[in-house]
Amino acid sequence: MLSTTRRNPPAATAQWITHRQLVVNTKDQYTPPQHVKRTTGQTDRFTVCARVRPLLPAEANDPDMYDCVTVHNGRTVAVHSGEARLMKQRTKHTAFYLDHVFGPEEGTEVVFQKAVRGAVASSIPASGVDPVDSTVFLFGKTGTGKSHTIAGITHLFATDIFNLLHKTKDVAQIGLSILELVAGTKGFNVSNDFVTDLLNDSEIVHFRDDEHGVMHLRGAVELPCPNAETLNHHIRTGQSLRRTQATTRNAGSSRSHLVYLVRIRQKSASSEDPSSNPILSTITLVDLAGTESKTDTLYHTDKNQIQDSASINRTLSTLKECIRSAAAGSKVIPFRGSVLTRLVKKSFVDNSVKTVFIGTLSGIPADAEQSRATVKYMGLVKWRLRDFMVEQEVEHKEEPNVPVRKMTGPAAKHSYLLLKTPVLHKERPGKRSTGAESQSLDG
Ligand SMILES: Nc1ncnc2c1ncn2[C@@H]1O[C@H](COP(=O)(O)OP(=O)(O)OP(=O)(O)O)[C@@H](O)[C@H]1O
Repeated sequence: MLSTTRRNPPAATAQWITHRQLVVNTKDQYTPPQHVKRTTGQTDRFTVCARVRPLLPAEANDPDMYDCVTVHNGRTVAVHSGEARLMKQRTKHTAFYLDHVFGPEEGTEVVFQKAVRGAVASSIPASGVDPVDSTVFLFGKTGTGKSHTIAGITHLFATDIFNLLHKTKDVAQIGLSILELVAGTKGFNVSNDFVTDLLNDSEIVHFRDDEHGVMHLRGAVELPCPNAETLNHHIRTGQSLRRTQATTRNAGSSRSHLVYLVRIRQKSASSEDPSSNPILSTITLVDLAGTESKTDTLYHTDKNQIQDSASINRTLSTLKECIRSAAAGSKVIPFRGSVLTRLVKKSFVDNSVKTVFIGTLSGIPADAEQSRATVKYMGLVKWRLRDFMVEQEVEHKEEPNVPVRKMTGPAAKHSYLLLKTPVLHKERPGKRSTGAESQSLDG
């Protein structure tokens, strides 16, 4: 019969280290590798950028908070995180090389000038050049600054488009529709979200593609915008009517995707209905609702909030699926999987459309994984993964000599801030170590 000796739990002194101490010390010394060769992505059809928001006052005042994102040379963004496995501590640094990266100190004017203006300008009729459609996506985790960025962009856009149109104002006119994509039920293979027109008493909009692939919106009005003030006014009205709700991450979290359709049409003095004049080009601005992690949705209390979150995440995963398929060069892009992807289908299937992806990131450590995911998915639309992402894991051998400290306040809620580094006594002769000791220290 096998005899089992009951082992006493090993005496141990636990030293504690926070991710803050682990990451802050190493991220400043980190320099992104320079060996990335851009063998793909020569196309100028897509522009991929990231904008990092500053820490908000409540975050900056938290003594355990730190910024885990760094920006290098305006083109590279790195996300840093730390982890401890048993006796080892590691830091992970993921660098992404993009078209533009905007740091926390850069204003929305810089984002507009460097990332958006070029695409918008290509939709303006100019002598000798046919205008093309353009689309701008704001993509990122909840609370990372999509609505903040689009509010600034639309404001600048409203003035700038009339400056750009200056020479052609006698031949072109502008019309605006603002569509909101609201959570519906989950269909069999297509989500049944519905589209409403915010500038038409939130009437339901039906849309159909004709045999030429042109999308027609039934139930949506297109408001004529003869000048910047009118365009700005309608945009602000739409933004004020959007569905928002307080969540644990954002007091004014958007619970829907918002699509601004700016149509540039041929001007005709004789036409009674200007919204039926031929379309020269369409500028689409898409402010996506934010992705939410499991932790974010944990605190949703009412049924609608849970349904909205499920729908938002479902739509975003279809969008990611479309990006993945386009990246793989697939002929079948599953844009029919969601209402949003049907609306923006042209960006994936028409090579002439100029598309800008702006990924918004926050530097808070709880968002590190989602920040990586945001940039990774956007980048895939243009480059192969190895051409724009480099990941480094650094193992720190020396034991940290930091005092034991107890976490309180909001930081304690997030396990990401707290690591234990157990230091075990040496094994005594005759006793067999199973490794269970080190795990028991986690309790
Ligand atoms: N670049 C920035 N500079 C200063 N404050 C910012 C910036 N970006 C975002 N913020 C602030 O961060 C908070 C959250 O931003 P915002 O509501 O735009 O996030 P979001 O990504 O649209 O979130 P959700 O997906 O939940 O709607 C707001 O208080 C906003 O003012």
